[in-house]
Amino acid sequence: MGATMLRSCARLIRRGIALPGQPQSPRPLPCCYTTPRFYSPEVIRDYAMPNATWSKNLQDLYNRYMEGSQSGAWERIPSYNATVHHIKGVPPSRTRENRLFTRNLDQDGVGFEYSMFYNKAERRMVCLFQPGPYLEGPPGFTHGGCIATIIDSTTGAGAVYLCGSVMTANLTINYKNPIPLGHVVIIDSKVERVEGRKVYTSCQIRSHDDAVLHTEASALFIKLGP
Ligand SMILES: CCCCCCCCCCCC(=O)SCCNC(=O)CCNC(=O)[C@H](O)C(C)(C)COP(=O)(O)OP(=O)(O)OC[C@H]1O[C@@H](n2cnc3c(N)ncnc32)[C@H](O)[C@@H]1OP(=O)(O)O
Repeated sequence: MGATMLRSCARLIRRGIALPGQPQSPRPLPCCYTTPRFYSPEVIRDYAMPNATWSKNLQDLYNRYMEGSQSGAWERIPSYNATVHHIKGVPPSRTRENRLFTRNLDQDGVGFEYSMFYNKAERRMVCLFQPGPYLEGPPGFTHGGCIATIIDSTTGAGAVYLCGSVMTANLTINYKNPIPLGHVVIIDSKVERVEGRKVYTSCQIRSHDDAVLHTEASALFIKLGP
């Protein structure tokens, strides 16, 4: 067993996760359940910023969209680990134990690593996504449920930015080519039309170099009352 593998196993054991053939050890409560200061405003972190686990491809794409944001075409969307932090006026204490599904791991790079950019004129929300090793489905590839999650989050954020609060009513996905873990893909979503309370969106996932079409999807969101 290599040193890297040993370190990974030790980390899993420390986190209370059983290895194959080992009994599950009791896992301590995460600090978010016990440490109120985690939620105080001064430690709320924007997870959509680059970190050491970002590959060069992800960093390059991020830089390109940041350049686009200087011209005003694109707006970088901050991302926090609790939905409540996105909503002004809701006291965090009401939902202290809740975490956004896509930001629920304490370790960078192992789960959903992503950053979103919004283009208001084109009604587009783009997500630069690097799936980590804990998102495995088929060996070495991203789980289809994780792909559905990041599509829902991207198209949903686009609908929210255009229309305010929405809920997903329907999500239809065609998986065309698997997404290797660690590979950077671009989730490009668009609000196609709005009919009354219904917000129709479309979405494609392509490889970072545009060479591979991984996924196509459409989603219907329903606008909620105030
Ligand atoms: C910034 C980042 C922050 C962070 C933001 C991150 C974004 C995250 C996005 C994640 C979003 C989620 O995961 S949401 C979680 C998953 N979704 C859910 O749990 C939703 C469960 N379903 C519901 O709560 C409800 O069914 C609703 C809200 C969707 C709709 O109920 P309602 O409000 O009573 O509306 P209702 O009258 O039934 O329907 C309104 C109209 O929509 C049509 N309609 C309703 N459902 C459907 C449907 N599945 N397919 C076709 N059409 C439908 C109806 O025919 C009607 O048309 P007409 O008669 O008017 O023509």
